[in-house]
Amino acid sequence: MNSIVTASVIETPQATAEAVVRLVDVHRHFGTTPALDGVALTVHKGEILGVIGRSGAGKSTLIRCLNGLERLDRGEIEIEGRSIVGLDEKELQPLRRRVGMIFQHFNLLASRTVEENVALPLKIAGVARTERLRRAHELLELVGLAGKAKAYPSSLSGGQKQRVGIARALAARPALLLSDEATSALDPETTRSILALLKDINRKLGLTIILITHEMEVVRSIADRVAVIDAGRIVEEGQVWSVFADPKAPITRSLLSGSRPQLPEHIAARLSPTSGEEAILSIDMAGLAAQGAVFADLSAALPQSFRLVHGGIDHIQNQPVARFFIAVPMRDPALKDKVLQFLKARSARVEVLGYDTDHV
Ligand SMILES: Nc1ncnc2c1ncn2[C@@H]1O[C@H](COP(=O)(O)OP(=O)(O)OP(=O)(O)O)[C@@H](O)[C@H]1O
Repeated sequence: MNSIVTASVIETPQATAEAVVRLVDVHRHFGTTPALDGVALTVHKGEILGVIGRSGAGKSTLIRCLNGLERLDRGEIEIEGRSIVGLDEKELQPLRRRVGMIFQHFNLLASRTVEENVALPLKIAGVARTERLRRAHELLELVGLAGKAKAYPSSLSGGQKQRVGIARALAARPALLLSDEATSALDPETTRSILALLKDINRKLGLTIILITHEMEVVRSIADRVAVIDAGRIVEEGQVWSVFADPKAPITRSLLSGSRPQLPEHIAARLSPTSGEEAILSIDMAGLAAQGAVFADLSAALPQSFRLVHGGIDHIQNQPVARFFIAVPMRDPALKDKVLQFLKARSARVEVLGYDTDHV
């Protein structure tokens, strides 16, 4: 298969930054179930890594390993260059202060006010009351909840509760924020506002974030890089735009199906694998090739016209990523080969999906 994203269009600022998290050959099995099966991952300072997978893929086990809550069968995990493998509870305490965590169900204490919830990690760390309340107010300002310091969690909306969760996770100035399905319980609009807040904090504080999710839209909106996990293995990894443009693993394609144009079902249903009036082609392009002029050029280069069936151009991490479906008439079978040749020469990935037997 030709690759449509071989030319690196954008630089990765993280490439030279220090590693905040490093996993090497991490294994954790439960009986015969490989929850993590040789996971290797590096997350650099200031980077947002999305880890995506279906239910049971190993995401929670990964989070528990990063927190030191789960022992490894084999492998190495380093946070800020220090191994966390084999540490006892006492030795893990300073590590846990370097790792903030936000949860799907917020995990706030109902009997404590917002400011007390935010200050709690500092209380546990032995920080004096005046200092921890000062820090709590600073963080509530950062997350847009300055007026809610004395409120109780029960009086807050889901989005506000998650903002408190974020403020609490930042209280001890962690190097890493782990987000475990932090927006899964929120409506789409609130999800967008929480993701925008996380991105804002990432930029302002240079905070490294690992986002665990089962939703590609979450990854797409704020992650720099994505790692796809399936049956305990990282099956695909790369910059978000390049994985969206050219997903390789079947699981990645499946997870992306709601986020990329798909051939309309009524057309897919009537495709013949061998013959028909029109060949239906899928075309994936990224970067310069995806900017639109390619179809005008293709038209000009052909003796007969083709039909645009479906598709569009998206922009991910400021990169154009295009996916189109076209119908090429089969009266002259050489036409299809010309189209394939033309598009492949422009770094597009083209597949003949089948032949439309019933186009009117
Ligand atoms: N404590 C445990 N005992 C036995 N099996 C476990 C345990 N924890 C996880 N597993 C198994 O390991 C695999 C990975 O589970 P994990 O919870 O990490 O997946 P996940 O991707 O977080 O799923 P979900 O999105 O549903 O939370 C699953 O098959 C699960 O049943």
